[in-house]
Amino acid sequence: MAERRSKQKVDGPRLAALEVLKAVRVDEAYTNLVLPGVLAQHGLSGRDAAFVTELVSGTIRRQATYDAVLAACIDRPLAKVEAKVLDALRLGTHQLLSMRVPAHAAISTTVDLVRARVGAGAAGFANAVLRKVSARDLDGWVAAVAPDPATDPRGHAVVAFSHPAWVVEELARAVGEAELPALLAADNEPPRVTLVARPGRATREELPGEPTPWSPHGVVLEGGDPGAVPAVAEGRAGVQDEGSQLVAEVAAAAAVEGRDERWLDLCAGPGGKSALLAALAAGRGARLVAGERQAHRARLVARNLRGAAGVAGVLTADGTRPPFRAGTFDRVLVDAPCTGLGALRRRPEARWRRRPADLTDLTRLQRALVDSALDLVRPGGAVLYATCSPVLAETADVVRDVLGARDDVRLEDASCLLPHVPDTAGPLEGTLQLWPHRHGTDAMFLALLRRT
Ligand SMILES: C[S@@+](CC[C@H](N)C(=O)[O-])C[C@H]1O[C@@H](n2cnc3c(N)ncnc32)[C@H](O)[C@@H]1O
Repeated sequence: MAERRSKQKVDGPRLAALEVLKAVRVDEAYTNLVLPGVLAQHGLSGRDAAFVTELVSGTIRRQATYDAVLAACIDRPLAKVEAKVLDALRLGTHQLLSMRVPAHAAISTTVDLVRARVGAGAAGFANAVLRKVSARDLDGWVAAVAPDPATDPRGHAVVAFSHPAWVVEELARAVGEAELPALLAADNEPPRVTLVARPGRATREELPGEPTPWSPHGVVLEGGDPGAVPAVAEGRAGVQDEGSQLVAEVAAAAAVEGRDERWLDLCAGPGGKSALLAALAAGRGARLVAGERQAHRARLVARNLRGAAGVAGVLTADGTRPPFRAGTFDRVLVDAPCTGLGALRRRPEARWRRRPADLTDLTRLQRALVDSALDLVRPGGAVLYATCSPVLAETADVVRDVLGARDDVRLEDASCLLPHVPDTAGPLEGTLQLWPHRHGTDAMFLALLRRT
């Protein structure tokens, strides 16, 4: 009876958030994939769904900060705290320090959650810990628990901005010390939802929201469910970061000498850029082939391209061993698999999952894919190499290595293709780098290569 009463007191959105955290921790689930199912299971939509999304995403993004705070409030190592209880404490801490939830509500709902899920003793412990957390605001806690920025700037950044040390180091090398805090802070902001109107199929005027500042095809959604927008439901528009829209735009805008009919997206899954590229191709009498190594992702590409003109085919293929003759295409996009460290805003758990060792395999694959694209494009054609990572090993180093290994390729100036976007200079002359803190986009890198 007592058990049933305590369960009745549990707040639905917070219980859903706790379940998502568990799935991310135990099953290595991706937040964005597991959320919709959990929300549906709990019958949550609208404001409740938005609350759970922010609660979960913010808690995961800021985990290093919150763990430092919790460590200061608990007199045993966090590793000795039961995982379920620690998840609940992190959720409570996020509400107390970063959401506009009144302290009494943040504490009492978390305590109820722990009582229902673990027991009365753990609930008392959670109550005591969260009362201590509520004694300071976020800035006050960072000042109290983060290393001194004057003597240990990296250690400070790890705690203050909640990024692993190696990620802070890589981002510092890419963006420079002066802008590093702004970039790390931007990674912790929930991204705005942007929509793309696929040219010839939708106009951005028919989409709800303000026009995006840089992409001619986008709007920033004011709120609500993007899937409820008719053009999105019909596949004439889609959800797409503005930086990704610009990648497709540049891939289509690069000059090619002579014929311009055969376009290839070598790493197309799940098909966001393919859908925009196909629409742009159709408007110019060209047709796009979309390739993707993983069959299930190739199916997503096919779904994204359903009803689109300008599509020559979707195929499951390893881009390093493509089923095409050399020189088949006039322009090729290589939107390569990468660490994704430029898209941390929208992938809350990514910063904790990636390892420095991932760079070895990824950069080898990136080189092989660019090399393959350069074989597939005819002389005079263009290859656009793009990553959603600004890490130099994946950007400048890959381009430099490819240029050093071949004598039939030239790096071209891509800045003239985005003349209206300020401060886009990339790490090699002529390359472009977009940034969340400067442009409000994912940190996309672009290098335009010409086959000679
Ligand atoms: C950054 S994602 C592409 C995103 C996509 N362009 C979009 O905008 O929706 C990279 C894709 O490359 C795929 N991939 C990985 N290795 C590949 C290979 N050897 N050949 C082709 N695709 C590959 C991955 O499965 C992943 O879907």
